[in-house]
Amino acid sequence: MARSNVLVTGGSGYIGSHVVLQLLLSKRYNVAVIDNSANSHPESIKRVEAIASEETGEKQQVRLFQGDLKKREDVESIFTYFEQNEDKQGLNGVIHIAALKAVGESAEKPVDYYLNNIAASIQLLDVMRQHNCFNFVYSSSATVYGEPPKVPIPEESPLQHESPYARTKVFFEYMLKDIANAQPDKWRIISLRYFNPAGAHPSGRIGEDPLGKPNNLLPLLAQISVGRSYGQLKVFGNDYPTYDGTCVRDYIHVMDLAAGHMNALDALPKDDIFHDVGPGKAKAYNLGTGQGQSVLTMIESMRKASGFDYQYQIVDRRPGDVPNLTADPALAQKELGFKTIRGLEEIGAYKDTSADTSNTQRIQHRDIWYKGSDGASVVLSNGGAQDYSTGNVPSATDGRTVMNGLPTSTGGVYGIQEVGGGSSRHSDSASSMHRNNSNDKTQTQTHNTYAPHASSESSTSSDSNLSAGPIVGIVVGVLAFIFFALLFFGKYRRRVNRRRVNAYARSQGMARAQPSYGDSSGAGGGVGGGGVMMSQTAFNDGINEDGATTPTPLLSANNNNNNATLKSQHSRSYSEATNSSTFHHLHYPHLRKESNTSSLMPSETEKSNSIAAAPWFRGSSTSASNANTSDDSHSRNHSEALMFGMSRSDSDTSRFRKARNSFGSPLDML
Ligand SMILES: O=c1ccn([C@@H]2O[C@H](COP(=O)(O)OP(=O)(O)O[C@H]3O[C@H](CO)[C@@H](O)[C@H](O)[C@H]3O)[C@@H](O)[C@H]2O)c(=O)[nH]1
Repeated sequence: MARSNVLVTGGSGYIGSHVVLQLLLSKRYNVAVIDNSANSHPESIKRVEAIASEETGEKQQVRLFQGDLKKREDVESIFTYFEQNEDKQGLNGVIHIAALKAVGESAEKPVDYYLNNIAASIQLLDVMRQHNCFNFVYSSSATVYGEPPKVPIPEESPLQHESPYARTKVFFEYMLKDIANAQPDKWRIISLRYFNPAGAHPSGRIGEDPLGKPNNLLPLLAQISVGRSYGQLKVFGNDYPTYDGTCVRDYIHVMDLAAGHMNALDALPKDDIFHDVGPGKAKAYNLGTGQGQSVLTMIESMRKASGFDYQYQIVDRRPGDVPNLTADPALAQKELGFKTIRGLEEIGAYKDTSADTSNTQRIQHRDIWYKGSDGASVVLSNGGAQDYSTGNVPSATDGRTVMNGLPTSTGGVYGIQEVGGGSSRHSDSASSMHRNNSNDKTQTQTHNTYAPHASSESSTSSDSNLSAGPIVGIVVGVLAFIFFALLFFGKYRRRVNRRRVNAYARSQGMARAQPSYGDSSGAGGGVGGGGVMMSQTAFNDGINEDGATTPTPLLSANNNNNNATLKSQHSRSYSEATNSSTFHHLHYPHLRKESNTSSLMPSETEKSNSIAAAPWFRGSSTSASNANTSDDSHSRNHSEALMFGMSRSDSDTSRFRKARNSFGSPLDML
């Protein structure tokens, strides 16, 4: 049977990218993604394709649609595409992950939240029914439980909503029930209530690295451990009724969470799971481990993983926090076959003992470098910049420890961009979803646009000092000597310091913690965030070392001999594709300094070029090369903006409280 066609909204985001990866790995789905890149980056899809290709031994591609769920025509075009192309069977199902997700921000921008999380989502359902697609997996959240009366929390726990964000999740779950009840023979809907997603794919090539100071605990700990300073770590309250007084959460590895989506897709066709709901087929499941961990436990866990000696301060409770959110995952285990197989160790850190021996060669071969602001030549590499002048490229035995953050749901409803994916179709596996027929009417929706703000923060250092002696005369000569000696020494110290920091950051699989790169408005600075930008350009330019065009960035029939083959044929593309954690480079505030918001987002011209080049996707080899051209411009303009699951401000919870109070409890009316 043919593969099922599945659309993943927000598929480039933190959770979305891991879900897409799982779908590809199963080799049972043709995966389309709609994302607008506001909270994510299309680069993640390329990396997902690379990982999936390597792991399956077959080329795996995603059809990545640049679009905004708030624009009906964007959504329609994907459904239409699958009806008119590929196997013409249309889309079989949707995994809806895209949403805004920050509790604090939701109180400040409730319209945005309702527009994105509710209005756009309803519109998506409307387009689905118009196109006879009735299989739906929804990204919900443990936030729907508010402060639960019972822990571990079963699904029948009362739904409560303490913020506009929580309300969007609760409301939409109710809406899904109504919709399913109205057409019980058509819709099949599963809501997945995520607990606290954490960790990343073990390669470190995809993961979460929020923009600016993370609000969530784990990305904050990860970033602190590699030298990003956000002031003292604060533990919000130690007087909760928990085992050590700090809040307890159920941290679930994002790979396990992603696998839960596969379980849900597989369960959708099964009538028996819906036997106790109805008449419509809409049901919610917890995705958590069932194990609660306190804030202090997580700090200790990350201390062990990173070796970083966290200093923290106990401060007042954070408004809105509840003592304990731990899932009862029994229902998902029983009915979906869901299980978690990764624990705290995998969440906290990943020691990449398989750091492959071709690493050094690959990087040398790639030969992408630029001048740092201090004149040093730098080559980008796995997990850090290298001083190329020394030839000091990463050792093959360098274990990469990839620190990863977490948070919850979503990729970002605000947009996506770029275009990708080929058109290979396979017919070797079963389709788990079936289409229904219907002819419902559609409606149109207007919308706003939104662009994330680049944070701006600089860091400077000055280590050199000059001292003048009290004597004149011949002392002038001595002073001159001292001057130059100190100048040299200062520069040397800066370089040594930088290498030390870089070495540490590299060992964490994180970005270089190097203030000097982005400081320069020269080659190292600018929109590209320095070397990252140049490297992106290099490996996306489709030109190989011999000057020949490289039409397809990835391939990998055999992991064992890929390197040799690819180095000669696709070296740059492959280097990029296998270069772990380069995205981490892009999150250091100084790398954004030279950028502005518009540089983070595709220009209208770029968008239209992209669409014109290959209407929404790369469907053929001809259009692929065209699309590559436009993709490059996107990559260049976005490469410094890899905002995997960028979290928004959770601050100002008092305002959120106020909003909650004034808003009342709309669900009471339901
Ligand atoms: O600097 C910090 C940050 C967090 N915490 C604590 O760490 C715990 C976890 O906080 P965080 O990582 O922010 O996650 P949650 O508050 O549990 O919220 C996440 O998980 C929820 C589902 O469980 C989702 O609804 C939210 O959107 C998502 O942000 C809480 O007790 C916080 O008070 C600190 O002590 N210090």
